[in-house]
Amino acid sequence: MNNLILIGFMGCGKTSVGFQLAKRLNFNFCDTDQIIEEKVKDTINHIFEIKGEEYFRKLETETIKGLIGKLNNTVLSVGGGLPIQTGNERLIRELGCVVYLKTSKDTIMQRLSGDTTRPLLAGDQDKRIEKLLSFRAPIYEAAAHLIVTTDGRLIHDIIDEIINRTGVLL
Ligand SMILES: Nc1ncnc2c1ncn2[C@@H]1O[C@H](COP(=O)(O)OP(=O)(O)OP(=O)(O)O)[C@@H](O)[C@H]1O
Ligand SMILES: O=C(O)C1=C[C@@H](O)[C@@H](O)[C@H](O)C1
Ligand SMILES: [Mg+2]
Repeated sequence: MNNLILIGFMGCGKTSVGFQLAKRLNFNFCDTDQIIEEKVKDTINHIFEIKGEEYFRKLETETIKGLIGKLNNTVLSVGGGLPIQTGNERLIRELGCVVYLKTSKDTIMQRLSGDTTRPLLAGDQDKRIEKLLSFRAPIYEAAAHLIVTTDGRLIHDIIDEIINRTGVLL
């Protein structure tokens, strides 16, 4: 098994870093949000709106369970809330080396300003990010084999650190 699993808060860069990291390593890339959208042929926003968060969390757990034993040479980026559900942190650690893209509230706010594709941040985005991030940050840290900070850093620099520290090319 040779997989990298990217976790972290919305806007930390899991999808953008993951896609480019996979290209650089000549690995496959997948993203649980994209797998779910393809599977149910709907957007995350619309799934939340019509079926609610609990239903979406079940889809996430089903998706991650379905990947066990099936991934190799893959960078997998997982939805921001997936590692928060009890039991999922064990499943992602089974899949590969878990990398937490640690990002401050201020950076997340800058990156997601004006973005309406994240249903959990609708309304007072600032307060929601603060509350969710302070609850989730210790869970991300505990789930991770490796923590890489992303504030003020270019994507290629983050990718270099992940490659150097995981020794994934060796
Ligand atoms: N290191 C970075 N420097 C500057 N901008 C970045 C960086 N990483 C990501 N971004 C930008 O931040 C935004 C959010 O990134 P991305 O969609 O990759 O986050 P995510 O972790 O996948 O979020 P989600 O959990 O909601 O899927 C994008 O516009 C992306 O281009
Ligand atoms: O942090 C979260 O709970 C979420 C993050 C996104 O990746 C999506 O999975 C969805 O918008 C929920
Ligand atoms: Mg993403």
